[in-house]
Amino acid sequence: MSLPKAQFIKQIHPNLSLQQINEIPVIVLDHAVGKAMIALQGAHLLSWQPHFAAQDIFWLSEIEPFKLGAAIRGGIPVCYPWFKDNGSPAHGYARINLWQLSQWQICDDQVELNFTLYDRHNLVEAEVKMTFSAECRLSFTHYGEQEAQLALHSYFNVGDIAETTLHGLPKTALNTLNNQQENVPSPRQFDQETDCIYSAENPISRIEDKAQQRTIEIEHINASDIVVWNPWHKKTSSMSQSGYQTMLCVETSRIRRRLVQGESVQAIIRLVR
Ligand SMILES: O=P(O)(O)OC[C@H]1O[C@H](O)[C@H](O)[C@@H](O)[C@@H]1O
Repeated sequence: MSLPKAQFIKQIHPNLSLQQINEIPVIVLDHAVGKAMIALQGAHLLSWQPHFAAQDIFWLSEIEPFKLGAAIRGGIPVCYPWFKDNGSPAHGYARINLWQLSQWQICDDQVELNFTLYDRHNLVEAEVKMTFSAECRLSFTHYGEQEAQLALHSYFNVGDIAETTLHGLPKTALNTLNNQQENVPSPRQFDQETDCIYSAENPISRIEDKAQQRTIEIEHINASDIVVWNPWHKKTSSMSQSGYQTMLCVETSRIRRRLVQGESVQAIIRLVR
């Protein structure tokens, strides 16, 4: 997967720069631990490639137009303060609003970047802390007054969805395509459109990617739900007809148990081989 071309704007630190992809400002990390790109719209991690990895951990649509105010297809969109059409715009406004890089800390073996979303009173509404080392930790904190939903809507890069197996999920899930609680196989493979909400009772999911000979592990901390999504042939904005073949969304979520003020949720993402 080749990353979109970015235009250099400003150096923040020898390992950190501000760049621009079409209309979207992005923070670019180039460090011994690996390379990452984060859009300030949405505090949206677009790409993370640890130094030892042959491929990016995340899938990013090769036809993404990078327009301000439009959700970006790939990486980790932060869906907040609601999921899906529980409000408008779909999946909340956090993913289409500009966040601020409020703090950074760069050491030899770890980089920490903090992004903050402010409300119309200039009060902090949410914070995303990203830590890059051999693994990537994304920690979300909800500071708003109202209860909120969240999905860290991670698009993982797989060599071939037909040769991908997802391990660690329960054997029942809410199939949102027909709104039925169903028995589903676990481990699970994919050969059609899939949109399921699982209970996050087991905090570890593993994506076994046979084509790229690697396994991605996702640790879901303080999640209530895990969403698994692949649109298959269903027409999806900013996704090519073949896009579904190399991605799988496994989303660390708080849908059925809402977040209260001050609560945090984490996704820890690592390659296990
Ligand atoms: O197209 P988006 O608004 O980015 O949503 C993409 C997908 O997100 C989640 O995975 C939902 O479960 C799906 O129903 C939805 O289609």
